[in-house]
Amino acid sequence: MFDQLAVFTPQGQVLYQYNCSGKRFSESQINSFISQLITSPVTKKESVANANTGGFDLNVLTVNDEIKNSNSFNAIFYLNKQPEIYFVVTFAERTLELNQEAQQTLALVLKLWNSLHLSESIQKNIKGQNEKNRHNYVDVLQGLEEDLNKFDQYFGVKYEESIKQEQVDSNEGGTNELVSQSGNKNTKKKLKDIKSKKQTLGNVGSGRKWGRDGGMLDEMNHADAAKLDFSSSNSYNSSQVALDATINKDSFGNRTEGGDFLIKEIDDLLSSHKDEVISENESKNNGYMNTAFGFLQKHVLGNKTINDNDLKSVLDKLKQQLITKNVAPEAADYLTQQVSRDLVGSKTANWTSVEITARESLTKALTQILTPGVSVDLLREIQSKRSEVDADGKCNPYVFSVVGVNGVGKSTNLSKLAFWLLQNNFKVLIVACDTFRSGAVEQLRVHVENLAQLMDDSHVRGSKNKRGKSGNDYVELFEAGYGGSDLVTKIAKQAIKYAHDQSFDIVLMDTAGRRHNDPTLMSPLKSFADQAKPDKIIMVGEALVGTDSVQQAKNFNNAFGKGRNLDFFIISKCDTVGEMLGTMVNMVYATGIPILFVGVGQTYTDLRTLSVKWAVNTLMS
Ligand SMILES: Nc1nc2c(ncn2[C@@H]2O[C@H](COP(=O)(O)OP(=O)(O)OP(=O)(O)O)[C@@H](O)[C@H]2O)c(=O)[nH]1
Repeated sequence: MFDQLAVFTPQGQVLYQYNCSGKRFSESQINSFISQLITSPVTKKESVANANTGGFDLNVLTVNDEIKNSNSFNAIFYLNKQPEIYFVVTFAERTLELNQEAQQTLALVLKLWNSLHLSESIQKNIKGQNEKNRHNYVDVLQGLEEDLNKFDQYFGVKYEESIKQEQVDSNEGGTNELVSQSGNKNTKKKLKDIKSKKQTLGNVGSGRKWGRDGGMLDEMNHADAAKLDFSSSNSYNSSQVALDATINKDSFGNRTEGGDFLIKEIDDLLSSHKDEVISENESKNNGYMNTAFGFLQKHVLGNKTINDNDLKSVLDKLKQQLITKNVAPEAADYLTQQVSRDLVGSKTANWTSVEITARESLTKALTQILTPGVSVDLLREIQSKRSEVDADGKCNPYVFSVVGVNGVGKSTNLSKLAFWLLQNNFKVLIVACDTFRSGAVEQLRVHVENLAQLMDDSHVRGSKNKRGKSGNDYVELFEAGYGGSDLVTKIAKQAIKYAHDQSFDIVLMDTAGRRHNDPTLMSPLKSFADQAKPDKIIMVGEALVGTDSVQQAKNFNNAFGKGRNLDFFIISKCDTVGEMLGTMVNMVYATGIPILFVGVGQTYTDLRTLSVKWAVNTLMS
């Protein structure tokens, strides 16, 4: 495992720091680095550019024990030229493994840093283009705290995932043994180090805040992180899962009078601008000041019929605002056109009424895009299918399959979905159709054991039910080991027949993660859908920074051939990034596929539906 990651200026101001080994990246180390590299013109550095460096031109340097109290260390670094910023990963030994890890880490850091446009914002601060503070002084990090926090959280999550992926990759080369049996020793040690650090320091996914001098100020607590992280099959054997910690029923949802269990809407806890979220009533009572649409008052006169000209600058502003929230220009155009259609020709009594009309119109347009409430329709559809009895006097199960790229949270969110369906009194068969990744079946078995215990606390973990399968009467695992794509369709068909014969209401099929831009991996999806004929295909996508999610959504949507599309998205990890809403709007706008749920953490109850009111407030704040 590498030791430290630090991002700093040539003057030694630390902009960001991440610490793997528990040691502090001391000022003297930074000074050694600066002194050796910047002030010593003869320093020999080696340039590296390969598949791990993600197109960035990185350099390797061994920093010698020049300054008192500073040990020698190895560093891989990248110099951003404008503004000058050093991105440095240090590690103790020059081994092949550590070199590779440091290169990949640095490439990840640079990708995330760039996607948040942090260098550009720092440059603006340096040039004095951003707002000055009350002392008329511009700090290079002014106004960037939120983006740096986002960077910190995202880096933590991605780094941990990359280590897990490495473990999976190292197993894939071998047989389909359990991860615990065949794992690469070093990778396992890294995971162990990280896990033990989770106990002492929170976890890698949780963010640490660093002071300018590199000292740790605070830890951002993601108390529930890693609760459902069963990607290491060891978790099954140890069974140390504190089950109570895997659910929080109060926050999950409510039962209606009709008996349906409905998942709660995403609330403003996830909004980084909670304080600015105000109700419509408040806006009516308090006038337009400080409201999300407050900027409209500068541009449109009250008590007149609004025409196109009145609105031009308002709509430009509205579009700009949407784009700053990561909404793609086409989607922003669409939304502003909807607002314009409702406002042009309307007569306003005062500013507030303009604002309310605009808010209502944006709400209407976003309701059309985000279609909240699809989960209620889904429950009706399942109930309707289950009421149709066939010639054998049995009902066909309602079949879901879950697809997505590697590591986005397919198994985790499939299990959350199962928990919701179990709350609605459906009997659920979970099918292990990821026949490629070692440990995938075992990971799913842990979820089934947990769900079985949550439904019946007398369930003994690891015991077989009356049909000799993992699980109990409520939830069961259908598995048939590992193999090629022929096996996947075979398992899917057998599972559906088994569910029909054994009167399961629901079949939930987990599939292997695949890269959306790799045709060889994507093509089996078509025959899978043709043969298994799932009622609903759900893509789990991460609330990523940037536009890759939109491309992922388009590629998955086109993978099932003519006449078959994705049915829903579940957007996972919304708790790890602040401004994910723009990405969601873009995914739905680009494909027309609605979002069923959003994942907001790692417990079985960390699932929410979208709220249009929340969406409007978040986009306009
Ligand atoms: N914070 C957070 N983590 C999540 C969420 N959903 C999933 N995860 C975590 O993401 C990681 C990957 O989840 P998995 O469910 O194993 O992902 P997967 O897509 O099935 O992975 P592969 O089968 O390898 O493709 C795990 O550590 C999960 O706990 C979420 O909504 N929030």
